[in-house]
Amino acid sequence: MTTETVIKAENLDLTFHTNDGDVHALKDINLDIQKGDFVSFIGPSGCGKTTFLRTIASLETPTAGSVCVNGMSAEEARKKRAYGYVFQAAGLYPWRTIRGNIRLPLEIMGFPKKEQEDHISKVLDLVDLRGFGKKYPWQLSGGMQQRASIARALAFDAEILLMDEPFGALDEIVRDHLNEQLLQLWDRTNKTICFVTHSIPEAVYLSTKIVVMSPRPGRISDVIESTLPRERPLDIRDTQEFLDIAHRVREGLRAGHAYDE
Ligand SMILES: Nc1ncnc2c1ncn2[C@@H]1O[C@H](COP(=O)(O)OP(=O)(O)OP(=O)(O)O)[C@@H](O)[C@H]1O
Repeated sequence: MTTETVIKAENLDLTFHTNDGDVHALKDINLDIQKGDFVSFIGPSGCGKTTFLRTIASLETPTAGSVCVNGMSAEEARKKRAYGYVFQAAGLYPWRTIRGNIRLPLEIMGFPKKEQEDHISKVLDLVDLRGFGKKYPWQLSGGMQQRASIARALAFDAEILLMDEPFGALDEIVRDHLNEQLLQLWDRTNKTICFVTHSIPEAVYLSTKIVVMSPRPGRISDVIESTLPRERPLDIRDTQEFLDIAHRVREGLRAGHAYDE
């Protein structure tokens, strides 16, 4: 099988200059992400997960080193709409219906009307929200709102999906369900997904590659290639293989903390 690198970070360093002094958020980040990978970033609060995602999306500028997306600079890739971004909060506009919210990026990008409606119907199907397009966000549960926000990020068919702790605020049962749905969606669309999480089981369940980060300054302490099969029923979490990977993630997180002391 041939692999194609879609995101490449080389010697990436990022320092924020603030009134209280410098914050060294990312140090020496080197990472290759292949097309179709599902990559989770896990690490303690403040280790730079969001900053790294925002750098891939060209919302932050590295102090040194580079990030390439689809062979372009992150900035060029942003202009070409190479990715959809899903935030921790669904961030839907309350005065727009679900269809209206998903239509917004398509309007901004100047898609013809007919195409807009076709895209909206397609992504509503993908996230299992057919029939809810005319509802307003407040008429949907938190999990459904988060699915609508994923649909909005998918609407213009970007190949890369950047997701910053999209299910962090949801209860465990809803989160399990959304994890299953997200895996199915990934399998059907073959998108490349970068996913930030604090949850070890979530990272292990979803990912083909788990990037463990450690804080001050944010570095990669381990990259784990998952050996789990692509098809993953929820009860795979009870298998020894799953527990072994989770153990390695935990060890990576511990090692990062020890460095701190
Ligand atoms: N715009 C900014 N200006 C100054 N410092 C910042 C800025 N954004 C982030 N930081 C700092 O950079 C470090 C990394 O932050 P970041 O939000 O990327 O971490 P994180 O791993 O995503 O944390 P969390 O898990 O809590 O979301 C933190 O120390 C944070 O305070």
